[in-house]
Amino acid sequence: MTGHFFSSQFSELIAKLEQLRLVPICDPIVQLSVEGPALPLISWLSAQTLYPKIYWHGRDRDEDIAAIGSCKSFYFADQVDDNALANIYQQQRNKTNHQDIRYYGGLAFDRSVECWPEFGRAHFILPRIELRRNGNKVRILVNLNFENNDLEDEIQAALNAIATIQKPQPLSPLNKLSLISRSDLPNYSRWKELVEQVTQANFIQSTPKVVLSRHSQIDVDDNIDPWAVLACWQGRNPNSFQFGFQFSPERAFISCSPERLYLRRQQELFTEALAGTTVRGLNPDEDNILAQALLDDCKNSHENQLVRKHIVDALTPLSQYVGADEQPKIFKLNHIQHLHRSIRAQLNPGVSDFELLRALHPTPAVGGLPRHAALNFIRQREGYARGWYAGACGYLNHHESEFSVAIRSALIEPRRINLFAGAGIVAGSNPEEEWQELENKLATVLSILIDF
Ligand SMILES: C=C(O[C@H]1C=CC=C(C(=O)O)[C@@H]1O)C(=O)O
Ligand SMILES: [Mg+2]
Repeated sequence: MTGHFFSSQFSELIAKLEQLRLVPICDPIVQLSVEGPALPLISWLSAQTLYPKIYWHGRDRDEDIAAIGSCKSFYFADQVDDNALANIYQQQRNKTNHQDIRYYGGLAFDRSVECWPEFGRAHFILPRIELRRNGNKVRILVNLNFENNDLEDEIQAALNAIATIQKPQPLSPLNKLSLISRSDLPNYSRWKELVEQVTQANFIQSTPKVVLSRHSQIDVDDNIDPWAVLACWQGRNPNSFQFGFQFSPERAFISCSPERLYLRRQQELFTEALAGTTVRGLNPDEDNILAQALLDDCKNSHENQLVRKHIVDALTPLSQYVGADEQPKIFKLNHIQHLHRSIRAQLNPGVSDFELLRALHPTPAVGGLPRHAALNFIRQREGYARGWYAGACGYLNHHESEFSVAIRSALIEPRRINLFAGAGIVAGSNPEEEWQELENKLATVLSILIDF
């Protein structure tokens, strides 16, 4: 064990682990919890050596978590249907009555196509060790899985994980990287063709919206700590979800996404339509003029309205009540502002997270309408596999589950940064303006990473 930072917490945890040897264990999944020291969780996570590493900070929440290691993982490299996922999760949930247990992970944007190695089409983790901060209180949680594992082996595995814990270090300073090359897929001329195809009268009549996106592969002169990038990004857009998944040292997916897929508290559901974009002004007056122009703009209103309608329609059969803002509000980020409508629902008894994921993901804020036709277009023409970009990332828990839509995200690899941005193409979309919208969506993260 390194240093004395956690020493009293460690002794307490080790004592609790020892006690497990003495009492009969009733549940296959056991969670131990001790109070921990207040510390910056991203810095702590960056210093750790055990994978996977997971960070999650819900939007507008005074809670964040950092997790390392895995005591059970659900990884789907190949196609997996929603019913299978729902059954697996239901069985898993029945293995313990413990209310605090969370499975962190994500679903790829499109589970019918090949996805990034390690991330898979769906991947959820019951972490070995989780630091959960709520206000200024931190708890250290340790999970054990006795289902198919020998008692002694599992206790030893937990002790080994605890022994790897490193003290938090200050995050490495973010030196700006020098750009070696950048390639965009699709490039502008292909983008123009695609936007023209989608906006053709015949096509748009049956497929009123397709969210087209672009993968920008950026080669740089040095490696960069994804956790230092996420910490900085978080500072620029505090009113976002901030999260990261790193299953191996080679690859980390980080996101600072404004968009909630849903928050479920028991049977109460909170979701939203976030679509329609303009830039921020250079001063408050200009900013308000831009916001008003966004509210008044037909193309952007239509983009948002389609998302609202689809979500309300998708939730109606699952709910006793669905309510949505009639008028959009403005949601401001560092470089851009969006149209936003809140949507609430009271779910029918027994509606599960996987029914919600199936109903909501991908929403027409990242896929399109009708879903099937839009996804087909994207699959066949966009020219790259989105992986977890625009996927659903978050956590599952008995009482409360929350997912964000993984836009404004980056896949960080050695000397390479992969950035993603999409824009809703509807009647009235102009290829050049939509291309500029992609740039605007990348402005914050690019300004953190690259020295222009
Ligand atoms: C698909 C993305 O943004 C979506 C969310 C908000 C606004 C959007 C828009 O105005 O086009 C997009 O629907 C992205 O940032 O990659
Ligand atoms: Mg747009």
